Amino acid sequence: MGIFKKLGWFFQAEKKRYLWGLFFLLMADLAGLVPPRVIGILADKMGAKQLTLTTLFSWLGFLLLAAIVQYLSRFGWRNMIWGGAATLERELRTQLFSHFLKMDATFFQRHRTGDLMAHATNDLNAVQNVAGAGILTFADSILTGGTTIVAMLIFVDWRLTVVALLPMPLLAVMARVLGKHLHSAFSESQAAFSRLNDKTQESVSGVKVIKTFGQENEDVADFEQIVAKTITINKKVYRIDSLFDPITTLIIGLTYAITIAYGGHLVVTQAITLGQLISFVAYIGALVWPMFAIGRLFNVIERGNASYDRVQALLGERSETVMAKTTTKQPLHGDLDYQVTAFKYPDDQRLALQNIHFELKQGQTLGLVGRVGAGKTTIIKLLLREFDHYQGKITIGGRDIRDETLDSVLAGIGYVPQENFLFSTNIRDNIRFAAMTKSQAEVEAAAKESAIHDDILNFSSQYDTLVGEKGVSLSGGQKQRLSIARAIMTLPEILILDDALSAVDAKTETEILTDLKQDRDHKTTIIAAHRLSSVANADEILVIDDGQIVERGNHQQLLANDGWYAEMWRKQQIESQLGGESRGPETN
Ligand SMILES: Nc1ncnc2c1ncn2[C@@H]1O[C@H](COP(=O)(O)OP(=O)(O)OP(=O)(O)O)[C@@H](O)[C@H]1O
Repeated sequence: MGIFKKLGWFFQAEKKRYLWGLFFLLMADLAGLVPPRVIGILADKMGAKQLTLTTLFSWLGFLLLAAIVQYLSRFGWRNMIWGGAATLERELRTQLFSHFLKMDATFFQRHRTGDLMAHATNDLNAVQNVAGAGILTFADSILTGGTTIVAMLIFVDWRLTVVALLPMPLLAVMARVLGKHLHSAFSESQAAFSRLNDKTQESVSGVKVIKTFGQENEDVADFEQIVAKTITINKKVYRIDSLFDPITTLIIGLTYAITIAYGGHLVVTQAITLGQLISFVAYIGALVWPMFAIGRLFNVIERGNASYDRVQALLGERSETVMAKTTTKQPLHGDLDYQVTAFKYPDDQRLALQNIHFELKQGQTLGLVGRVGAGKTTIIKLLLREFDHYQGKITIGGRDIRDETLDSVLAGIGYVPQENFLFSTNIRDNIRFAAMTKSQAEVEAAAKESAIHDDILNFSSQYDTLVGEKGVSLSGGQKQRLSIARAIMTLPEILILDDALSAVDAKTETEILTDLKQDRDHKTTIIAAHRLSSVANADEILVIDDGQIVERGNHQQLLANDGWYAEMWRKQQIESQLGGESRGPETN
């Protein structure tokens, strides 16, 4: 029952709705007491041969009235209580979704997509059920049970009522014992569902790789293993759950046996009439539903309780992004001063970055090069505030980015990541994703600058062509150029291209970089790349190795230095002359 307390904030906020719901429920239950009583009265009148046509029809009229009240009340409580459940669902979904969007990279590193999806679907459904079916079953079993017992006491006989209800406490004992087991079984079951979701999501996303490497059978075997584990855990839930009904049936059987034995004795001794006994048996019949409902109730409640705890644990996680000292959302602009002495990824002992110090005047371009896994993207991640727990300081225009709101830092940055993501919508909206009010002309200008405009015109629906999961598949190079168009659409103070030109040919790369240089005259650009021609015109180039700067200078200085950069440049020049430039040489 703890879940009702945990959801107290919600029931408090929706008090009016639930009070109306309970009122209608009470009306429906009171109307439900009429038929057994009427049947008893009619039976007695029949026995005494006093039943006239007029009395019969007036009682039937009374039954009809009770049926109408019941019909209208049911309509009322359904609207109120199910409506409440829908409101809770909306509330929790919004909370969870906003929470996901606020969280930092560490959170998403800890929780996999499938697990988060399970929280947002299965767990929320279970909690929502508490506010609908749970409340209904709880209130209805108490109201139906309570009013029926009161009717037994008033219309029949208190001694028979007390004796017949003697087995009832067994129900409470059973509910308590089984409820405890159910809670832990449900927690396990929901966690198993999360793992299953994870596996499904990963396999579906990676289906091309699985097939290419002929790993279908292995993946199916892996999947079956997880399914088998999930089923074993769910069977445990069903086993505990299925104990409720037989025990309830036993208790009901006992109640009937006591009623017939003791009630029969009371009829024989003329303490009650036969009609009253018939009414009493009908009332016991009315108690059957609330008794079974208690079993169902525990299922709903314990499932909801376990899920609510899981959702709350997720909502309780705080982003490690440092709280801003300001509330402004204005984009930061000005010179970039990057002074990071040390950074480690969460749960990793190795230093991912060490002594990365550079200054970039507004309007300058920085190149980041180095072998794979050197730390280029990590340098960018700190600037994007994916992680705040580094030693050192990064300032833009003299303002420490950790003192500013995340919005104001990110509003000034246009980022093209290594892995491009397209949303399931048309090309136009994908380009103006961060600036939906931009006109077609502005979208086209950005597309031209990133050399994707001509490709788009070749698609059947041009800018209306659907992309993403449900649309056409774009080539790697097209995706990259579309992502660049998206990033420059907001006219960012700092544009970051993280290996964003690797899939375009050298000629297109030169076109894009020349256009960007012209258009972004007073704006800063950071280019991380494997192909050194991407950074050759940068004001400063940092060669990164093992999280440290191992060479620095402009292109000419680095060539003169005759280190890794110069060697790689010569190698790439030879490769491009041999015709391999279209794929872009690797620097590993
Ligand atoms: N989230 C993470 N948790 C732990 N280690 C990470 C994480 N992301 C990256 N690393 C590690 O940090 C190091 C630097 O990675 P990073 O992605 O910055 O390299 P990079 O130079 O951008 O490589 P590439 O050129 O292949 O993109 C690598 O050893 C990588 O394994």
